[in-house]
Amino acid sequence: MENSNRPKIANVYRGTFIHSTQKTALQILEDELLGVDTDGKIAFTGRGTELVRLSQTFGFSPTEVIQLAKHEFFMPGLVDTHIHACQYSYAGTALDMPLLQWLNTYTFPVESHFKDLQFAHKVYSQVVKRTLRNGTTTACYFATIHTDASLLLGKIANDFGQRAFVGKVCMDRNDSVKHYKETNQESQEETCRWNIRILEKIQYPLVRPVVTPRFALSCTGALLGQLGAIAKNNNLHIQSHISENVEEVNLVKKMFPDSESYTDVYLKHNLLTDKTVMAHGCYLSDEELVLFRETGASLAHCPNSNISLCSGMLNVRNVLNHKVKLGLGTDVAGGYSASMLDAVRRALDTSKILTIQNPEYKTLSFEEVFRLATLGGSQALSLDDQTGNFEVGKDFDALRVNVAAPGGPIDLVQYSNVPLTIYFIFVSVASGLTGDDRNIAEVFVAGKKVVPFTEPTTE
Ligand SMILES: Nc1nc2[nH]cnc2c(=O)[nH]1
Ligand SMILES: [Zn+2]
Repeated sequence: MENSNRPKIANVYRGTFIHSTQKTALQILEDELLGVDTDGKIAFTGRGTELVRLSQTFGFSPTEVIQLAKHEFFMPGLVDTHIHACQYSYAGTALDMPLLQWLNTYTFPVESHFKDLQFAHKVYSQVVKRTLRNGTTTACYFATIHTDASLLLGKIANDFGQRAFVGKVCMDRNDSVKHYKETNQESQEETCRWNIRILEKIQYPLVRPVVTPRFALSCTGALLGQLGAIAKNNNLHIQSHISENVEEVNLVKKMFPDSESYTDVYLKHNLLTDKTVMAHGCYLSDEELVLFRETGASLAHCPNSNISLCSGMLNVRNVLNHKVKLGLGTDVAGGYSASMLDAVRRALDTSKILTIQNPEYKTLSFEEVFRLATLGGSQALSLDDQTGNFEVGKDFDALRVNVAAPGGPIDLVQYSNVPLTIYFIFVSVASGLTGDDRNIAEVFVAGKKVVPFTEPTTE
């Protein structure tokens, strides 16, 4: 390779790497080398035994290689495809009502406070820091209807180094909380102002705007159409909610009598594209899943929220069989946990409950859910050319996991008759179920170490 074309290597890591590919739900690479260039991209991967050759080809010194300990491994960063940053302020409380009553009683009153930029700054700093510590390297956020507070969320995600989609919420229908809605014109104008301001911020390279109609019940058909046009004209991502709860689905039918289904409401308004991610989808019919597949739109499976609000259970196997792109989401605060490891566990639990109800239902494996939380999420957000696994050319978004973190939640038990490597792999994989943020020693986004935090941080 010519020196002039050679990427400049910033860091080389050696040890165990675990990730998913299109073909393999969980690939475990032992004694692997991975080089990250100065742009934060994966420049090469190879076997540990190829160290000398790779060091000559890529121009680094073998003595600079960072060696993982035997109880450590790298995995791709977790992708949260659906989280309400503003609702972090009451996460873990107020889960005693079904969706529509919950929105009116708790959610809209809380969200209306985000007009106050000081309050917004506090909550948004907390949620970005917490999710980063939990290993979320990419988050797809709902903010509130307030443009300036939503911009602040973009700035905070950028400052802490998290890859983020940020949506200023649009809603021109809401009779429950005074002042917590916009006129149709305000919603359109503010969405445009929001998109332009975020896109102008070239100093926010990791943050992108996402057009965010809250859900069909919060928007007039006119607003849905206008937002569809804004997304189309500017080639933007779109996020919303769909078919989460039976009462909601019935109301949508009543409110949009000309549409054949909930999915058709969004389709008719140009809101179903290959850059759309819709949360939930518990009650989608097979015909609707076909529309998702045909348009390239994706689903965010949010199992904690679906259970906590008694909304429903997504039949993930059916979604996968329809080849619809699928990621996992925490859906804070409908979901009480801001950890994607919790989303992994709840996705498995939901799948097992479906099997209990119907033994013919093929339970999801841990490996499949691991893929949904990483590569699947990046596909759902149409970011899989940039992140999601350890393929050369992608950004190095990664978690350095220490299975034996001192004071952590995992007690390592050594069985003498099991070879160490097999045992290690078992514990590594199992740590997805028993581990927590204490096991996440370091977090990298685009090659940069973002956890532990480097700057002194204010709460
Ligand atoms: N879970 C959830 N569903 C919604 N549908 C519309 N808004 C919301 C929300 O904030 N959370
Ligand atoms: Zn939601």
